[in-house]
Amino acid sequence: MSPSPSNSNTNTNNKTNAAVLPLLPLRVLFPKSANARQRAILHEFASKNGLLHYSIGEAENKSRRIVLERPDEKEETRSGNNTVEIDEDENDGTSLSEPTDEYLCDIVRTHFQIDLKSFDEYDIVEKNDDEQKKNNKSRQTNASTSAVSITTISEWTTKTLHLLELERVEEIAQSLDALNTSTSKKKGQHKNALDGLKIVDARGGLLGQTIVTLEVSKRKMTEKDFAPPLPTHSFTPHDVVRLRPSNVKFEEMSTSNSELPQGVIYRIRDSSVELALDDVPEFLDVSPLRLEKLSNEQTHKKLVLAVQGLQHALASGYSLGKNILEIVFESASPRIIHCDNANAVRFHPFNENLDCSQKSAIQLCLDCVDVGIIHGPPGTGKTTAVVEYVSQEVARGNRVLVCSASNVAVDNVVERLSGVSIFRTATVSVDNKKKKGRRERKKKDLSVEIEILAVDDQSKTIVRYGHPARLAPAVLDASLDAYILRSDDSALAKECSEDSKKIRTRISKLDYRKKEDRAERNDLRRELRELAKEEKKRQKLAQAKTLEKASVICATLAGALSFALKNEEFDVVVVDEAAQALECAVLGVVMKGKKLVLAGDHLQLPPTVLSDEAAQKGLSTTLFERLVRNKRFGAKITTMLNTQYRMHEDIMVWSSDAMYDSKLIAAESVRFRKFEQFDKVLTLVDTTGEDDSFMENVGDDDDDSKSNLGEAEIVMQTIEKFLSDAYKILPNEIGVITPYSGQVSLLREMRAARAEENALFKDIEISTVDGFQGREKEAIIISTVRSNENNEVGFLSDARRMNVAVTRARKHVTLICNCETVSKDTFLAHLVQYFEENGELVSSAQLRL
Ligand SMILES: Nc1ncnc2c1ncn2[C@@H]1O[C@H](COP(=O)(O)OP(=O)(O)OP(=O)(O)O)[C@@H](O)[C@H]1O
Repeated sequence: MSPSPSNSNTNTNNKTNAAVLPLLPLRVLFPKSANARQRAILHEFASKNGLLHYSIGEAENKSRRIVLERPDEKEETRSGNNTVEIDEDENDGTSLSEPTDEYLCDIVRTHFQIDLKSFDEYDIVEKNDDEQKKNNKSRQTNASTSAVSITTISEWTTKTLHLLELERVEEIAQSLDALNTSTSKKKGQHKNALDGLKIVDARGGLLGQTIVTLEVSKRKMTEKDFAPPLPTHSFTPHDVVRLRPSNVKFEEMSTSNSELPQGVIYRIRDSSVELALDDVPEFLDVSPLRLEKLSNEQTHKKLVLAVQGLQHALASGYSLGKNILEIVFESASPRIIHCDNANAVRFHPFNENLDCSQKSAIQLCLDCVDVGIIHGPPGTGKTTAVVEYVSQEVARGNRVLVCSASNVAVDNVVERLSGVSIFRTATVSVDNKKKKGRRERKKKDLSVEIEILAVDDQSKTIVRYGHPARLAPAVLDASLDAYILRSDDSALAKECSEDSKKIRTRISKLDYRKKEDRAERNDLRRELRELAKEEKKRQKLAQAKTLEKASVICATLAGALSFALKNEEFDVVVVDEAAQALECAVLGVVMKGKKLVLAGDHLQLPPTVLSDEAAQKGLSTTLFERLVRNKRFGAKITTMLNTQYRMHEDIMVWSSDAMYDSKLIAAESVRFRKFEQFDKVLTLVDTTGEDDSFMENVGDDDDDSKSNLGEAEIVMQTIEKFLSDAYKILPNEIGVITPYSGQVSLLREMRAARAEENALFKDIEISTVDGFQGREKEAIIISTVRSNENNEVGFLSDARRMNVAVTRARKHVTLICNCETVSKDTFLAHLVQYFEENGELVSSAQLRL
């Protein structure tokens, strides 16, 4: 983005000149000579006051400057009108000198009419040049800049409740949008609704749930054997949905809405969707059916309650997690066990393959009394470290809550924990002499030299809490429902339920006109009430006993905030993938434990926030990032894992240099991991100079619906090449990633068409970057989509997004882009340059030959 020309309102150096500027919208370009500290403070000030803030220009040639913007209240657009450009020579006539803090305060006061009294209110240390350069390299979004902002808990609570409300309104708006779409409009399709479906299968077996499979109903009998692909949609597994007949409008069904089957998406394939429902729907044979996404009010309510609970907890005398909150809001410092040989590893690992950085990270987390952090760049074995850490805590007799934002991540931990010996068989203590006094010592003395494994004789249990449809089949056995079903109390509850059924049948046969029948009915009803009470009691008991016995409870963050876990207390709360979790959700579970351990990577994608305004104002800023970047103690409580086990060194080096201060190393086992068929691990396909109309990205500016037909064709050609006899790459080894959902839809349609000729195409996975986070493939093809005359790159320039896309690959990356367009962004220019220097350069024209 280039600075807009200044208008007449540029004379800001005169303090008396308080001309009232047009109120909305307003865009102020601050002096280029403002230093890093001043820019950071302005970012933070803007974030706190609801102003848009970003930087423009190049850091290298010192033309970088910060821009603060008051958007149009109605439109929320960056209209760029009323631009005020503060020229350098207005800074007391000394063009090259840094502006004074007072001068910048004046600019803020004059133009935004908000009183920024002094820059000293902000505890931000000026970065030196080197650090600044690195920062520019590993550039973050505005949210990252606001991550340094520390407020009081009451300010934070007020702000967060407001942001959660914005998010709720946006979620409802999107879901209503789907519900109100007329069934005939645009072939009945909408992102949040799928129409024209029919039930092709209904089966039981998921802990009492019914799994219903829906496909697009075929119109012509002549159509091929397989079902047509589902139209474009935004459904993902675990969404809460409602099913209803298509040809009845929503408004007309209002009387029976509550009876429409609601359930959870169990699985989604290209041409089918599976739902988990409590019961078999009545309209099993009706077609067409419509599936609608519902907003998840429950989660919102839980988050609001959690946020409100925090303030209360801090105000009260004692509450679990208070020590952690005080650190988060900076009224206390984190405590770490002091040990003479602090760097030595003082635990006996269950996993003998841990590398040095993993062991150090685990040791530090064991030593941290309040908060510990494991920073795990892609493929560095973050979850491996989490699993070992949890096992170590359990071995010390501690009870652990393990959470993550997503079900997949929780299941991953459960599966891996189940393989650790302590959870399978009884384990013997390492040092019996010291075992007895361990608890006593721990209370009094934080400088214990050697940690001791104090292991009970009983085997430890892991309980996975969550809706069965949201759990991976491999962990169903560990689910709370499965434990309950296996328990004696549950068997008794079932007997009660069966007896009740018999009694109801008997009641229905009684003739209430007969006196003796009436008397019997009254007796039977009394019995029914007793049975219902007993059934409930048994169910509750079964649940309580299961939870009580559990050494580790695993749940999503939303699950952990559920009523069922309300009274559960833990020694440690561990949050995996914490850099993708909403800060308020993490702080909610903090109140359940004495200690918090976070694992994640703030240099990969942040949590998804639907409301742009809420995201802009800080809802997508994570606690993980806030703590890692804390200048006072962030480094003390954080260990970064530095050895990656996923990708060839050539893929890793770009990410390491761009994002991780060149600190990553490739494990020997993966360092030279490549396809022998390729000369190079990296390929750059440059579309610059191709037919503009074919290669231009199309789609709205303000969303992710962009697509690029030309690039999509190149993706198909590349897949064809990989699958050919010359390369013989398996389809499930190939992943296609693109930042835009519009391009995903286009690519999926093209894949379906190609699959008719070559069935291998069916198994090629195509997804957005967000959809691929946490996953990996042998070969990754990236379609960047952006190609336009204005050289606009949009949200492609978020360093974290490209970091995730590239680091999904183990052996090969093909990057398809218009080098001219994307190179206008400094960060992407480095990426292109890296591929040029270290990979094979192919022009799209060459590829067609
Ligand atoms: N010390 C180790 N020695 C050998 N292999 C390891 C080691 N640690 C992790 N791995 C392997 O590296 C891979 C990635 O591990 P893990 O899933 O724990 O990483 P992660 O950091 O959580 O991954 P992601 O980047 O997807 O979040 C796994 O295949 C794991 O077995």
